[in-house]
Amino acid sequence: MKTIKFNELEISKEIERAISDMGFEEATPIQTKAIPEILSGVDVLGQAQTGTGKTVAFGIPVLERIDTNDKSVQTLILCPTRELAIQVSEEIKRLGKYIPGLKTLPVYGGQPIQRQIQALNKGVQVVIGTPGRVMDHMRRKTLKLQNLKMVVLDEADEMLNMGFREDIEEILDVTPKQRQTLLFSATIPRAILDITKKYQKNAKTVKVVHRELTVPNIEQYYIELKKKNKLEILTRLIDIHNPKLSLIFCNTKRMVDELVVDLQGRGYFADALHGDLKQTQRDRVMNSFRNGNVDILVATDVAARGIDVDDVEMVFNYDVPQDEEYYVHRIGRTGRAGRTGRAFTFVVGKEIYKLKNIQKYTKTKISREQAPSVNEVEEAKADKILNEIKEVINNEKLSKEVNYIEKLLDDEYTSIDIAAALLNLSMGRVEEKEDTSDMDFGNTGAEPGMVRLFINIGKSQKVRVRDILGAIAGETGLPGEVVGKIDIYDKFTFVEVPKENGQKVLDVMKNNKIKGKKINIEPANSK
Ligand SMILES: Nc1ncnc2c1ncn2[C@@H]1O[C@H](COP(=O)(O)OP(=O)(O)OP(=O)(O)O)[C@@H](O)[C@H]1O
Ligand SMILES: [Mg+2]
Repeated sequence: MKTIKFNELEISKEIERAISDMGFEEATPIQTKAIPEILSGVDVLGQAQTGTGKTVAFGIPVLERIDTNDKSVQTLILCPTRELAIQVSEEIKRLGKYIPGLKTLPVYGGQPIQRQIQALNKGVQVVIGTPGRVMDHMRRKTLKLQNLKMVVLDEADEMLNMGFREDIEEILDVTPKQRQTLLFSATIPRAILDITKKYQKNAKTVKVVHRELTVPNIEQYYIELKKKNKLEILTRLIDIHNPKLSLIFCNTKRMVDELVVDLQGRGYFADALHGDLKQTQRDRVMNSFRNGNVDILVATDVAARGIDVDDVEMVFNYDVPQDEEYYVHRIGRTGRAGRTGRAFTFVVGKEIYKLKNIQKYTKTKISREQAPSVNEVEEAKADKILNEIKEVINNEKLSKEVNYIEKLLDDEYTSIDIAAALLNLSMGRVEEKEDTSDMDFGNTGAEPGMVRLFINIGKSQKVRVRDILGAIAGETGLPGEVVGKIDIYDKFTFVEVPKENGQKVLDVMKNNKIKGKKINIEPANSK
């Protein structure tokens, strides 16, 4: 489809300037089609693939219609999850940053309501919220919607799936009849058409049509495996592909928690996102993931919709999603805004039938892949080092090193022998470096001044907490209370010790035998 430049659209100078700050030049197809329609005032049902800029497609016209002299709420944007409400609110803020007097506010559960009420009282024109919290404000009369000009339902189908139908209808019922109503999603199931009929006026469907529901720049694979091998295969894939960020979806909160513990136990930098966590914890995890402090996010479907994090290079379906639509949204967390991505789905036994249904629904090919072997992991590691070697050869002065090597050559070794031995050493050293690094352990979530040392204990081993702490105290000579605390999360995962004692404790714990059981200790950021 032919796209256009933003300056060919009828948009204000302030927004144009913000868009150029955001680095966008061409409008995406959904933006090219939807923006003029929405600006003309009609109701729109918008569908386009994941990561193709639907937020800006409704964000620009929303802002164009705000009268900043009027301090009442003029647009309400509803999103299914808290994280998405925050993200959409940020994007709207970026778009509106040069509009004087514009006030926007995200409202969602888990955040102190009083703070939101204060902000609302000061006058806000665009509210971005989850249905539950918006209802709450409506009942308290802290959110008044009688001057509303526009309502946007982002991920409308998901809000229906989540049982928000009644809330949404109640909200729409109190808004002025002449409002403009917009619905957006990458998937539009039949149930949406009811809402459309009831709450939109002659809705114009704006679709960017493709045969496939998923974007072509995501390579899609599935691997058939036994359930008990999932963790091992997952870590091999991560080691081989070495993604900047990856997102792993499980079907239950429990599985998410278990997998995070297992990954952390193996020294990966993983954290969990699901609905049972406190909001402060959810915010902390999302922020760590966005800034790369946590590079593996393990989540339930709360993270499947709309979430936009730049460097997500891989998505794993640790469990096959229950629903075909979820597959589309889950894998759509990668390959956004034209980037490339990879998606792997783990398939156990009869789940292969579910996968066939997903393929039929998405009209894409999901290629079968063999589970990678240990050899492949090693090869990937060697490749990485060989590439680094090439870089060094091309970019560094090596005359000193050449002198040393020549000495060995005189001793009748060939240069191939020497290179192979060096590779062997450096592959070994990679492991060593990964195991100890320096004292910067990364510290997901450790208290200030503390470091976390992860403990790998086989499931069948029965090691008691106080045995571990006692043994550490005995071996290091540190008083018991100074050693720190051990955290149990399903099973033992880590001890948290004061930073200054970290190295000492680590040295003792490595290969230490506690009550005859060998316990493996790994620092948190090894990978
Ligand atoms: N015109 C553009 N040019 C380049 N990047 C863009 C453009 N418009 C939006 N983006 C960026 O593309 C990314 C994806 O946009 P967005 O989150 O709106 O996708 P979406 O279509 O809503 O996807 P999903 O269905 O997953 O919610 C964002 O990082 C956004 O900033
Ligand atoms: Mg979106």
